[in-house]
Amino acid sequence: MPLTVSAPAKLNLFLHIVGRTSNGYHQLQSIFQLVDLHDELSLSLHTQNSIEFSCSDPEIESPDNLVVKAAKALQKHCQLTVGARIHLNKKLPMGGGIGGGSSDAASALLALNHLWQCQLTIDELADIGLSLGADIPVFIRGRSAWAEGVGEQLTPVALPEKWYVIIHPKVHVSTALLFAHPELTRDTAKSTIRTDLAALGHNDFEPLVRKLHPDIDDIFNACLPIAEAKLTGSGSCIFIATDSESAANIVKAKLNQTNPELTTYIAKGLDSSPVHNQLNIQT
Ligand SMILES: C[C@@](CO)(OP(=O)(O)O)[C@H](O)COP(=O)(O)OP(=O)(O)OC[C@H]1O[C@@H](n2ccc(N)nc2=O)[C@H](O)[C@@H]1O
Ligand SMILES: Nc1ncnc2c1ncn2[C@@H]1O[C@H](COP(=O)(O)OP(=O)(O)O)[C@@H](O)[C@H]1O
Repeated sequence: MPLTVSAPAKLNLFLHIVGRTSNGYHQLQSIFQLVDLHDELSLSLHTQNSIEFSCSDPEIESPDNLVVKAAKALQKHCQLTVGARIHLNKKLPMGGGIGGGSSDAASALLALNHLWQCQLTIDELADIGLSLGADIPVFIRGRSAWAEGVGEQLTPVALPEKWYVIIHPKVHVSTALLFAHPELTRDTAKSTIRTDLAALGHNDFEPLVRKLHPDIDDIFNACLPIAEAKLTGSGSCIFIATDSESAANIVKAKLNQTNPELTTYIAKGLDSSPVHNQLNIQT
């Protein structure tokens, strides 16, 4: 029987860019909110040391997939002679700033650490994850968290229970291009840890994303009379926070009434990642 684990999505409830590191990466402050939308990974042992990867979405069934990169990184780190067969059931929208690829990679690292009996600590897995992408450590640690640095300095925070309406504009936004853009605001004042920034903070990518992508700007404008909308990560997904599932359903219905073409999801905020429960990891 293969081992099956989830890979949850995240929202950046706010995202302030507060500076740059010497290697050009950006220093952020953000709150990562895990949510109950997820991909699914099935993994089993392979007696040869190859990583056999398949995916429900043929577009990302490639050796470049972050899942394959994560598996190979762990295999190399632990100098293993065994491999794995991994299937990814892709359900999360891609390139939307909800961290699906990063979460898939994190769940692969956590599950393979278990399957291959590597016995690496969460800190060691988070370091391997960070070498593959700035968004991976939060999914390794598996807690909604206040984030600093490039997103790897994480402090778990308790957040009020929320349901989110997530809108996925079918627009591809390049994270690397936005981070490199001359008009990006990079000097937002640093704050001490404050969970009220979940509501009061802003996303420094938002003005630029709206300027560069008029279709996304149109969606923000369509949300205006309904509720406050925010961008997650570098986009393109937009979300609206509500206090109950029924309130989320009402917002979703209103949005779809004004624009039936919109792809919308409802997601509940999570304190901790389902993959940690599935693998019985205590943090
Ligand atoms: C913006 C955020 C917020 O959570 O999320 P997404 O919108 O991607 O989900 C992340 O910081 C994205 O993290 P991630 O998607 O893992 O980015 P990476 O693969 O590490 O980096 C992609 C590119 O973005 C730039 N980059 C990334 C992170 C960072 N703190 N500063 C940067 O300047 C670098 O040029 C890098 O080459
Ligand atoms: N397992 C994966 N799932 C999704 N995308 C992946 C994966 N591995 C690599 N990618 C590539 O990374 C890009 C962005 O991935 P994703 O994590 O969905 O976006 P974001 O970082 O904006 O949340 C995709 O367009 C795809 O080319």
